[in-house]
Amino acid sequence: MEKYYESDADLGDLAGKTIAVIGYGSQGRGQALNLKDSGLDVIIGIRPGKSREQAEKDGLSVFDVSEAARRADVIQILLPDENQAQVYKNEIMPYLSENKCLMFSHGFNIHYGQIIPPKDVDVVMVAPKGPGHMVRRTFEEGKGVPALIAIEQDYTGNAKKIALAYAKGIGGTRAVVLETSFREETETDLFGEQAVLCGGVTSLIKAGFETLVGAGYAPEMAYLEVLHEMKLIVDLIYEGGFTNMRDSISNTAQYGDITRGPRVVGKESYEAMDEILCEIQTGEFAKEWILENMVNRPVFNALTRSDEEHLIEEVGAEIRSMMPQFRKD
Ligand SMILES: NC(=O)C1=CN([C@@H]2O[C@H](COP(=O)(O)OP(=O)(O)OC[C@H]3O[C@@H](n4cnc5c(N)ncnc54)[C@H](O)[C@@H]3O)[C@@H](O)[C@H]2O)C=CC1
Ligand SMILES: CC(=O)[C@](C)(O)C(=O)O
Ligand SMILES: [Mg+2]
Ligand SMILES: [Mg+2]
Repeated sequence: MEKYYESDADLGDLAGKTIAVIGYGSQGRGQALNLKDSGLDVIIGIRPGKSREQAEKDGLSVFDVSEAARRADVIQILLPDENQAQVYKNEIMPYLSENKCLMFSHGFNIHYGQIIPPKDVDVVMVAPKGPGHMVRRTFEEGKGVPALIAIEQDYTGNAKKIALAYAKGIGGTRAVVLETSFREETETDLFGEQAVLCGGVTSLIKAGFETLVGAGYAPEMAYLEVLHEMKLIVDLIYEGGFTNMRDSISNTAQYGDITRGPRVVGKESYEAMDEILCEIQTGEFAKEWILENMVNRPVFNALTRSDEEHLIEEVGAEIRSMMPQFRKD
């Protein structure tokens, strides 16, 4: 697999080009501020609202989406996936003239055919493999979040250079940049966030918490055990894999880890993962998410509200308020 680092990318490939970051949320703010700090010409395309106010407060040049798209040579769409197709159609496509570059940080709308760009532009992806807030925080620490690049269309012959220069501008080449395809990024990202990183982890934590509390243990004990300490364990895995973590925990914990872990995440979980991946690959998940947004997200709202009201959130807020490191005074 091709790997790229700082020396493989040239910010000069974006010299004289205006980059419009459309959207100023988790990824938009992180990427735009990093690009600005990298000396690149970045503007923001955003509707009125809190994000726009934040972008103005951050000292960036802010425009309505259509004006930003008109001015830009590179248009990075960092809107919510579910909003991209409509904003693209009404406010970006009319200004997507020949030789411009359309960019994404997730392949959903291209891969599932919600956005079909004209043939005379470049279509690329630069996708940080991490939350937008961490894209900014690591950049400010002099480090970077790994990123993926993908080239869907290379009309100008410079698409990869532009993608690599952009990846460098947001700090990705400080870590590593790997090349993939829109399909592979889309399917692996959706699977990862659903089955492991977000869905899997929150469900595992909730199950552990409910088991302990249901058996009569104090919710505070359960919270510290299955949620608060999770970061400390995962940090060790992040730094050096399972081995590094196991070198740090007790032998008792390690024996429990390797013998009981597979009983918790066993055959049923593997079957569920296969089913979830299949729903992603067949487009079933994409269709469900698109339809959910067309009827104002009843399932999304109900399940989000239910978790917000979960005891673990109440207990967690109380415990975090007891710890100086979380106090914002
Ligand atoms: N959140 C993350 O850490 C990651 C996100 N991505 C991808 O990055 C893209 C952006 O995601 P996030 O940054 O999470 O989005 P977000 O929800 O944090 O921010 C979206 C931004 O778009 C603005 N916006 C929403 N609707 C708009 C409209 N109709 N017109 C103009 N502005 C509008 C919002 O005000 C906000 O500033 C998505 O494709 C996502 O899949 C990729 C990797 C990680
Ligand atoms: C942060 C990230 O990589 C996710 C989970 O894929 C996302 O926010 O879409
Ligand atoms: Mg992701
Ligand atoms: Mg994602």
